[in-house]
Order: sequence, then structure tokens, then C-alpha cells
Amino acid sequence: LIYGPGRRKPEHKNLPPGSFGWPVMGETLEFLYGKPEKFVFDRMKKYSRDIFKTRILGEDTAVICGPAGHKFLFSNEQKLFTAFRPHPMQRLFRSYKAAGGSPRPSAVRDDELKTIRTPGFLKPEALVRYLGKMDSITQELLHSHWDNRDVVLAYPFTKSLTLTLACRFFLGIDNPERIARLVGNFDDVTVGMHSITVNLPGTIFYRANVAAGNIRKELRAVIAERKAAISSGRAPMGDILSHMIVVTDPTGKYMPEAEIADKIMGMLTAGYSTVATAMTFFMKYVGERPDIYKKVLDEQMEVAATKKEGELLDWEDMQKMKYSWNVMYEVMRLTPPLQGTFREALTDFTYAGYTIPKGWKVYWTVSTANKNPEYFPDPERFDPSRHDKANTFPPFTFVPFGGGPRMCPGNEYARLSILTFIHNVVKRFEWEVVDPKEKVEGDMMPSPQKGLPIRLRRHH
Ligand code: HEM
Repeated sequence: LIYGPGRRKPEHKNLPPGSFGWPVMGETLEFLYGKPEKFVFDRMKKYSRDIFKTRILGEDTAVICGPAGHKFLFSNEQKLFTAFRPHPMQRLFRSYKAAGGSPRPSAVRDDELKTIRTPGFLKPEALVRYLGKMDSITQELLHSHWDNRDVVLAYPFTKSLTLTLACRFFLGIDNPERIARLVGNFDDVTVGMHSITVNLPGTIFYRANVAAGNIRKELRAVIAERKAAISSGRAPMGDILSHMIVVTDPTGKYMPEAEIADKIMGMLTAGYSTVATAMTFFMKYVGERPDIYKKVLDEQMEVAATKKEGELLDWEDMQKMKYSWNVMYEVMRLTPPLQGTFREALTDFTYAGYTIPKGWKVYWTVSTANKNPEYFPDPERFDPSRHDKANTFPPFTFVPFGGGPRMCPGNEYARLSILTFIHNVVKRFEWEVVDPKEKVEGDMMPSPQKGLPIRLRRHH
């Protein structure tokens, strides 16, 4: 076990209420293996609805709660807080950890942030270029995997689809065998990102570490091929991989290959299972509600009616899919693809009358608000109309992509790929969820235990 003793100092008297749980483990097990909303709700009720302390994943942590907490956090990035990756992530993604002699960790993390955001690969202007191809890949995969089938598994399919899209647009790869190898390994890494870091054969973390090694190897092969193609002038230059290969730092140095591989791995991990989860739970919730299915279908058929035979989706079409996106918001409210993330306090700070010491970790999670009946009456009910303009809730209440300067840079990409999937799937099929009681595992990153079997019926 890597968890050492905490860094609590005796002079910190005004800490938020809460419990550090068990020696060494703290409350890690309750945090990882209980229901996320139960973990925070129980403690908000017992201690404070604004902020409570705990000890999770080896760190003294303040959990900042509710819309006011989200607002405070998102408005003080790099003033009071910087990003923090929990230990399992630091070990799986080596560049998340400051190597000896490199700048302070927060500088490293900001650098990571810039690589992804600055060149604008994920901005709408750039994404417009991907849309037609996104549509045709989605159609091809639905055709080859779902047409003429009776019962299919939604989750494995959406994972292959989202990784195929990500590999195509971020790496310029479209080799199906390579993508299939990556899917299995990414699954293991995703599960291991929030696990106990015991690196012994048979543990979740061990499997994740092996998988991370396999991905790095595969990506280094991709990088080597791309470098060769760039030097012979045959390479596509519009994707993130080519950019990382040719860009230099202020001293004129190229990014080391290992770092490129790690950054790409981080981005694919952030962007692939989240989107697949969102698509899968769309199939579940909408499969159980024919009334909502009908409305989504009507909206998508209106879009389809404006297109010529074979014409691919464009930017304007996406803006018309408002009801479908509200349905997706409701899917993400009930089953958030990502619970939340950690920060580190850059300085002592005071919130809701309590003082949090410098160096403590701060955790925010959608779960402190997304099922609170104060904001979402009858919170378990699936009701997309909550997201209508007329029914809006207070700002920072529903933040599936976070907010402020660290808001998910992939949110627009996610919206386009999910809407493209919805368009094509409802246009082709009606479906029924085979086992509505199927268990959902891994609440930090939820997944249906059997992969969500659904029974398809093609429209005539
Ligand atoms: C439905 C899909 C998605 C959801 C719900 C989602 C949600 C989130 C959330 C909640 C965060 C944390 C923000 C914070 O720390 O405050 C985040 C960060 C991030 N997301 Fe997404 N995301 C999705 C898809 C994507 C996609 C498709 C990509 C890549 C193309 C992506 C890349 C990232 C990256 C790189 C970060 C880290 C940003 C940083 O630390 O500054 N995400 N996402």
C-alpha cells in the first residue's frame, strides 16, 4: 500500500467537519465501491451541505458541495486551486507526475492543458470538418454490426464506435485490428484509474498497469510510423498527433515520444469511455420509454427530411437536435459518465466558514447536486423537460462537463458524436432493453454488467 500517514498539521483547527475514516485507507473503500451520490449525500446530511473533510485515495480531501461549491471552485482555478490527479492516475499516466528536476507539478499540468486546448482541435471550427466523416463512420459501423441482427450488446458497440472515431480524428488511424487491441486495454486502464494501487498480479491496478504498457507500446509504433510519414512528406497534418510531433517548446526541443504517447493516452481515456457510457445509457433510458423515443424520432426525422439521399449531417442539422440533446442531458443527470475531479489547494483558503490547508486535495462531484430534490423534483424520474429553457435550475447545479477554465475541452466533440449516433440509431431502429434490471457496476465510471443487451427492430 502506498498510503502513508496524512499531512495534517496540528495548527489547523478550523477544518471542515467530517471523518478521516480508517487508518491508512481512510474512506477510500466507501468512496470507490458505494453509490457515489450516497457517499456525498450521507456526509452532507451528517456534517455540512457546503463542505466536508474525508481521506480518500491516500489524500486528505475536502469535498466541496452543491452549486455554490462548484461556482467557488470553477472561479478560482490557478488562484486557489490547480488540477490534481489521484495516485493511480499518476502512476498509469506517467507524465501526470512531475519528474525529478522538472518544474512544479502544477506547471506540468497546465502544460498538459495547453497542448489539448490551444491548437483548437476540439473547437467547433475544427469539428465542423469532422462531421461528415463522423456520420459516415457511424453509419458504416451500425450497418456492419447491427443491421440484420436481433439481440446486440450496446456497450461494447458504443466503445468500439467511440474509439474508432477518436483514433480516426486524433491519431489519423483507421486500422480495425489496431483499434480492437486498444479497446480491451483502454477498458482496463479506465477501471484502474480509480482503484487501490496494489500492484500485484490479480489486482485491478496490476491489470491497468499492464494495459497502460500495451497502449504505450502501440502508440509508440503509431508515432514512429507517423514520424516516418512526416519526414517523407506523406503525412496528414491536421490531427493532434501530427501537431504534437512537430511542435517545439520555447527552447526549441521536440516533445519526447514517451510524453506524446502518454498525452494521447490521457486524452483517449478521457474522451472515449465517457462518450460510450452516455450513448449506452441513452439506449437504456430511451429503450424503456416509448413516449420519449417517439419524440426523439420525430425530431430526427424532421432533420432527415431536409436532406437528400446519402447527404451527410452538417453543422446546421446539429443545431436542430435540441430535444435529443435535452434527453441526453437527462441521461447524464441520472448516470453521469464522469463523477467529478480533484484539485490541490495552492494556498490555505476559507470556504463556508472553514479553513482548508494548502496542499489538501479538493474534490467536486456532480453527485452533490444532480439528484437533489431541491433542484430536481422527483429526482429518479427520467424527464427531459427539466432541461427546457422554461424549467431552468440555478446556475452550476447541473455541470456534467464541469465549468470555468478547466471545463471539459471535449464537450462539443462529445455532443456532435453523441447526436450523430442518436440520429442514425433512431432512424434505423426501434429497440427494447432485454433486462431492465441489469446491474450497473463501477459507479465512478458506470457500466452495465452484461453490456446492455437490446433487442432491435428495423424500421420498414
Ligand atoms: C459525455 C462525454 C464527456 C463528459 C461527461 C465529460 C466530462 C468531463 C468532466 C466532468 C471533466 C472534469 C472537468 C474538471 O476537472 O473540472 C472533464 C475533463 C476533461 N475531458 Fe471530458 N467529458 C466527456 C468527453 C470528453 C471527450 C470526448 C474528450 C476528448 C476529446 C474529453 C477530454 C477531456 C480532458 C482532456 C479533460 C481534462 C481537462 C483538464 O484537466 O483541464 N472529454 N470531462
